[in-house]
Amino acid sequence: MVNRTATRCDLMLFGALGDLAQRKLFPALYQLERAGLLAPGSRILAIARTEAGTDKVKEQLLEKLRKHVKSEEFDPDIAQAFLQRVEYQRLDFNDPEGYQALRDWRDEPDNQLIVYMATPPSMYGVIARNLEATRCCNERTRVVVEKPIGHDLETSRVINDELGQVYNENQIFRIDHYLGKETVQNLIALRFANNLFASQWDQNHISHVEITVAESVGIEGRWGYFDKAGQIRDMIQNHLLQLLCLIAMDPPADLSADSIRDEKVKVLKALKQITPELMGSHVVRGQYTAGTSGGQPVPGYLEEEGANKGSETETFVALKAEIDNWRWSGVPFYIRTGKRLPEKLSQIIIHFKPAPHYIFDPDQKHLANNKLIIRLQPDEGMSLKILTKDQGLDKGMRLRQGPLELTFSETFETDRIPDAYERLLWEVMKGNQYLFVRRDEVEYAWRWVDQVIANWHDSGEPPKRYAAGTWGPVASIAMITRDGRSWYEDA
Ligand SMILES: NC(=O)C1=CN([C@@H]2O[C@H](COP(=O)(O)OP(=O)(O)OC[C@H]3O[C@@H](n4cnc5c(N)ncnc54)[C@H](OP(=O)(O)O)[C@@H]3O)[C@@H](O)[C@H]2O)C=CC1
Ligand SMILES: O=C1O[C@H](COP(=O)(O)O)[C@@H](O)[C@H](O)[C@H]1O
Repeated sequence: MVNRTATRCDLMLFGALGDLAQRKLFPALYQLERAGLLAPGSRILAIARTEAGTDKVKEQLLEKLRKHVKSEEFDPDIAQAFLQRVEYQRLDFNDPEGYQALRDWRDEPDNQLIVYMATPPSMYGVIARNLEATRCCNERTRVVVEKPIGHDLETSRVINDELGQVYNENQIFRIDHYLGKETVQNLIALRFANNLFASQWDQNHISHVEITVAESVGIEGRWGYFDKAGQIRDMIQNHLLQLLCLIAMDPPADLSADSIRDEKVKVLKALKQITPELMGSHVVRGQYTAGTSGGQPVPGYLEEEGANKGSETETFVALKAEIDNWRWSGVPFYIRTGKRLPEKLSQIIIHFKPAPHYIFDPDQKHLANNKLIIRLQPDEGMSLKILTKDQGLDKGMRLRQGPLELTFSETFETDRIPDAYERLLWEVMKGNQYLFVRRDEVEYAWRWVDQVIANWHDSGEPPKRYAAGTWGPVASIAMITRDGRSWYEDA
């Protein structure tokens, strides 16, 4: 049952001066304030290691809000009202003594407590244990943790065990911010509210699926983190596999968190192993070299600030994933994601099979399959490419492919689409877990990704180079072309 109201809460934000908190979390909380969704009396304790007073931190927060909130959405009065809720506490997360100050801050211990760990994952266990030892949390506490949960299956289990020693699974909200994106949630509505699609969603009607998550940015000064992760851990293990699950899962019995998560887990379990023999045909990894972005020259990955010149970390991955189950047997899911690609673009293309018997001009046969294009960002919406007769007396029965178009901002006159973190924070406040990832999902995703990484290491093959501003190594085009297909390009 969906709970539509949030009660007054105390939010402890660990890592409050870090990049995620300043760039995403505080702006999202500001937007909740602006929308009137922060219950009266809700308070925020910003916690970090820097020595500073609350006033100084608030000044810094105000400056960051001005920077990261669109100017037309920034209202100084709302910002002030929001900052009234904030206090700052200096703390070294490893110092058990320091947690007494957090306990003291909890003047109404019956208020809902939300603990947001915007910290390196290695801190999750320490923070959880110290909060428990100081009796800051109880069985009603909700704890929010960021991806990546671990570096592989083994380390993710350690982190999950540490959290599990203090919290029950129904208290843990594992963030995958893609699940908070408007169009990602729309995948559930699209698939299960429209019988038109629900009845066509299988290997009888779909030939293949493409998922592209392209970024134009590089690693944005995050070498220390990114070089250890690479694109497969940073994006495929979480965001891309979540998208694949939402496209491929069977209908859940209802909208409850566990019904949805049970179905996603079944997909992850059914992912076919990419064995060493399949690596050549199913996986391409790349690393960008110097090139251009938005018309400006940009350095290659190995020239980024702090770079280790010998790094073989991948910044691009293309994969052909297959799902060994009744619904998807024989339907490849081509997935690609990379940094420094020509544009920021996330989209899913469902390629439907052609009609069983073709009666039109043989030269146009290549046109004869419907496509559903789901645009996650930018320009959120959907487009269904359908075939019609070309207009005009001289055209006979020549075919033309045209779109049935649904652009959310235009069709529904939506004035703004909330950022993923706004929605996710709001769902945490209401206690809804359906947009968060359950432990077994994280672990099955790691299990699949780990074997691909192990095969890379065994092969000793370096990533293929691609110039910044291009669509990745040519091998990723060859991967799909070998199957007689191509990556979708809007004509
Ligand atoms: N930034 C992003 O866009 C995204 C981040 N994430 C995840 O979010 C989490 C936070 O990332 P991000 O904000 O980028 O990281 P940052 O390093 O910018 O922030 C982490 C914060 O934690 C603080 N911290 C670390 N150790 C301690 C300690 N022992 N005691 C007190 N403070 C400590 C750091 O303080 P100090 O500065 O003093 O070291 C820093 O303020 C990570 O798990 C990351 O993987 C996930 C998706 C996107
Ligand atoms: O989690 C991450 O996501 C961002 C991309 O997110 P988006 O919402 O801008 O599409 C990515 O840049 C970052 O490396 C990764 O950690």
